[in-house]
Amino acid sequence: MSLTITLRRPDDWHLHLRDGEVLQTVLRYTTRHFARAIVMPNLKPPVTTVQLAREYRNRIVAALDPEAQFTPLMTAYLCDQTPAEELRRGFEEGVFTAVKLYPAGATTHSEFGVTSTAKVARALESMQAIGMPLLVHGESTDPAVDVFDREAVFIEETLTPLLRDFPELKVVMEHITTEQAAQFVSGDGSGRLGATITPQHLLFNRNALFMGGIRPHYYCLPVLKAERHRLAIRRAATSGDPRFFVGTDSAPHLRVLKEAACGCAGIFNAPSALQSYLNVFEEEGALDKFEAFASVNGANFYGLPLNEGTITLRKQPSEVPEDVQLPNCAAIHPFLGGSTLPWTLVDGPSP
Ligand SMILES: NC(=O)N[C@@H](CC(=O)O)C(=O)O
Ligand SMILES: [Zn+2]
Ligand SMILES: [Zn+2]
Repeated sequence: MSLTITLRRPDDWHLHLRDGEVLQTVLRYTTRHFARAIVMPNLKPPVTTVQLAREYRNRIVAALDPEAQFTPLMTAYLCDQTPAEELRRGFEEGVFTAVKLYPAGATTHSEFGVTSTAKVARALESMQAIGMPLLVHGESTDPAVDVFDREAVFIEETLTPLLRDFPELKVVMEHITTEQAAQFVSGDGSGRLGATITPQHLLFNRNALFMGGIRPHYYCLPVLKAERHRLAIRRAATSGDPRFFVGTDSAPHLRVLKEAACGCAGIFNAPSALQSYLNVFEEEGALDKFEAFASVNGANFYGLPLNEGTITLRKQPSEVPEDVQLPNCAAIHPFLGGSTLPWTLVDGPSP
């Protein structure tokens, strides 16, 4: 009898579902494993208002398979001009769970993002007062900063002053990738700072981008880092520290848009994310810490109840599809597509 592990249903605290046919195609890969997800607002145009978020949530719910048990948790895309009142109203009406801060130009569809913390100070004050979390893509946008240093520079130049100026604001550093970020979060004594970690940053270092040629399907932002950083975030994820939790950053882009002269940043990892995380915890001898990372820490950070159901995975190989097809014949290549994972989902809500 092979090893099995049963855990409380997990949540994904950082997810891109996109819209239209892509949404219809990718949603089931998340709902198969995860009970809830923090849905990122970087659509085109971005989800900046309560009305847009309500409509987007309705489209997600309409795209669910009838038997899926899944709750999308919506976020507001913060712009320099976003009225504090719009965020507060969305939070109080149960539409917005959190606010997403993209430094303008830092990543995919971030062009309407924030140009300086000062511009959004009133919004942040109001969020601090009502306990509404701020989720940050933490990378410097200074073009003079080396691409591998952008997270560390953001921590020094932007995040540290922001946390000082808003001492009660709940903040999640999304998709951390560096030793500096792991240390910054675990060294924080204020109890209002958390961090998500993706499967790709736990599994690969930056060499993966150049294995015998350029590998666009390993390209995401923040970009993969050197081995010492990968080891640091593996230690953080598997440490049992409640400030670290799952956030897959599953970010689908069409294959043709990634395999291009200027390929998009983002990795579609929803089909393999949970098994990938589990594999990391097994390799680190930390299976006993897995449920906290996947199913407890994030909910506690957000002040949400833990999920009731369970899922079971077995130590048994499973294939990741080479491609996921859209109705119009376009394809999305999933993370680890065409390879075999050591774990298989054996019991959970059907996809
Ligand atoms: N992670 C990525 O490389 N891309 C994300 C945006 C983001 O999370 O920064 C996307 O929307 O494609
Ligand atoms: Zn990001
Ligand atoms: Zn993301």
